Amino acid sequence: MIGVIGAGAWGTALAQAMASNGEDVVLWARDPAVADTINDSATNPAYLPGITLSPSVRATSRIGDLAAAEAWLVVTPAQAMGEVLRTAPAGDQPLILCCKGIEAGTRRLMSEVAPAARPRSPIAVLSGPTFAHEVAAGLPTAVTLACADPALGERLVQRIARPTFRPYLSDDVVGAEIGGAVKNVLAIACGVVAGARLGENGRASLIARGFAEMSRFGRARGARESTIAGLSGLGDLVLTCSSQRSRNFALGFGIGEGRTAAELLGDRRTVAEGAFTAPVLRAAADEAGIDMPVTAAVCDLLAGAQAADVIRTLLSRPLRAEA
Ligand SMILES: NC(=O)C1=CN([C@@H]2O[C@H](COP(=O)(O)OP(=O)(O)OC[C@H]3O[C@@H](n4cnc5c(N)ncnc54)[C@H](O)[C@@H]3O)[C@@H](O)[C@H]2O)C=CC1
Ligand SMILES: O=C(CO)COP(=O)(O)O
Repeated sequence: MIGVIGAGAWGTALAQAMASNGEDVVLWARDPAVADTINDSATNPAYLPGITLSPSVRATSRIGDLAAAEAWLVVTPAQAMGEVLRTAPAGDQPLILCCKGIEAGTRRLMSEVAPAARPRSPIAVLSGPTFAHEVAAGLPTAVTLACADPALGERLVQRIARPTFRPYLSDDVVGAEIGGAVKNVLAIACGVVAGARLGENGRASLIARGFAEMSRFGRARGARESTIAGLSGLGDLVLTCSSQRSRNFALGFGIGEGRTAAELLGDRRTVAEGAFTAPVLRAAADEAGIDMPVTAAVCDLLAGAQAADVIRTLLSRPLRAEA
């Protein structure tokens, strides 16, 4: 049995993917009403509408019910992960961390938050270009599964692979995490360009310059270039910077159209992780002397600056060498 912690879009989609071969899955929802709806109707209309869930997915709002699962996929919003893990039942199950973000305040990656909350559990990170509704629908998807322990990583890859869900093993945990966290911030920027009707050239340029930022930050934290250029970095960056399906891109799109971040975030039921990651990423980059102008621009927009002013500032920076 596999446990899934968090019954939002991604947790529900992963539960469905894991259950696609008849595997028993226990899916923890914070809200008892969400767990009841899943068990009563085999759907999660609040977070993953249009998908009928496998009968082997059982939802619960009692986190203690996860005790019997042999591994847990952790799929809460990044800012809530530490708090949720601290309430989970004792044990040493491996944790596969699927949330994408950096903890505000502490500036820790999820791979640093989880062991502090749950020291006996080994960890792995699952990240890549994975829109939840596509995974839930069984469309082909490849992800990075990063684990510092190669034997455990190999075991987990075998355990979670499904015919249309293909994990690639890596030992670069930090690299996998940085790609997933940073691309959410860059997707907001690309959404702004699209919302402000600034054209496809601008969006492609932002993806490339954003990738340069992701690479600089990754290098400073010890990530491998090949990880940043792989599924969890460039792969996810391209996905989320290209589609209104991305919540982060959609947030940026609204800002580009002239709405304020506060208004757009106030309306949200679902998480746009980039809004939480941007300020902490900027602070970490500033402290380390890493140039991240796109990230800084996203922070200014989230703080209420006018899109036109922020874009003008970005474009009027001194000309410089590309690499
Ligand atoms: N939706 C997607 O396509 C993908 C999402 N992710 C990542 O997975 C994580 C979860 O995202 P989604 O499932 O899409 O989010 P979502 O917005 O669909 O759902 C969030 C879930 O977290 C719960 N929640 C909110 N605050 C909480 C708290 N304080 N404690 C515990 N639970 C809380 C909500 O009740 C809801 O069930 C994020 O880090 C996201 O970046 C990663 C890959 C794909
Ligand atoms: O991480 C994702 C796809 O890989 C989902 O992106 P959004 O959170 O922007 O919807």
